[in-house]
Amino acid sequence: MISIWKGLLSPDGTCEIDVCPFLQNLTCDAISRTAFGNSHEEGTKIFELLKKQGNLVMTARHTNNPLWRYPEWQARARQEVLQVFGNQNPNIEGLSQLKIVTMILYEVLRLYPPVLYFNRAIQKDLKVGNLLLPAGTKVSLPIILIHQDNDIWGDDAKEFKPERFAEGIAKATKGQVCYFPFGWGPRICIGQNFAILEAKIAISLLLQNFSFELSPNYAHRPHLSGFGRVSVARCVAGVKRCVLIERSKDDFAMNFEPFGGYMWNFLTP
Ligand code: HEM
Repeated sequence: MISIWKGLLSPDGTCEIDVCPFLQNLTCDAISRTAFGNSHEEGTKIFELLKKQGNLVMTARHTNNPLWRYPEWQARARQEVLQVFGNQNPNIEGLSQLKIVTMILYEVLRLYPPVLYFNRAIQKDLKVGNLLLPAGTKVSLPIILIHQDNDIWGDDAKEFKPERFAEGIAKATKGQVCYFPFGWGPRICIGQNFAILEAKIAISLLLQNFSFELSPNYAHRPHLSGFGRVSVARCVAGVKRCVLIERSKDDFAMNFEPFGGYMWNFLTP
């Protein structure tokens, strides 16, 4: 990717590109090689189909703009990367010393968790606080809503502020379970260290080779994907303190806050 980008530079050493497809290919390639021993190119068809499927369920738009602070954090991250690695390839010891890069990654995963929510089915009747969840109930944990909740993160919850994580996740969350981009408990993501390591390597290499600025043509419009319209409408309306529970085919909603209000269900439109 780096050599392709270098080939695209004009004589003044700059170029305008959409980095997104390249970065998507990079992550697909990393997992293809690691898990299956082949390149992304060979799996292109499958990845294209997955992308198409993702786009089909894409429904809503989201309009906060945290990117105005990127340049500042980009410079800080580059300084750190150059201090740790110089112009050498990243190595495993150095990667664990990258504090600024880690803070940025945590903040990106807070604002833009790739997994928006996950579901659980209650196996046995369960009491949580004042709430009785009968066996068979399905509940969803809306990672994205919890990650952007003003009551937890403050009025600047939607702003990009990696400094929140300056003293680690436990300090940023005040010990509460309110930051879980990789899930939680026994089924926590098995790929989380892989993903963080991969991102740190990619970011380090990119910062060693390029500097980035937003194109004047860029409009910040990240969208939620994988949500049905009804859920998105609820999300936009800010109905987060609502427990929506689906039992078999009957959907019903209850408005109460025993959980701190964070159960949220995915209802099909
Ligand atoms: C930024 C990247 C990633 C994020 C945000 C992420 C997030 C998650 C989340 C939230 C879950 C829990 C789902 C649930 O509890 O229902 C999960 C599970 C899982 N993830 Fe990841 N993941 C990432 C990367 C990866 C990678 C790179 C791999 C493989 C190398 C991977 C493999 C898995 C597997 C196998 C599970 C299921 C674990 C189980 O159910 O026991 N993930 N991931």
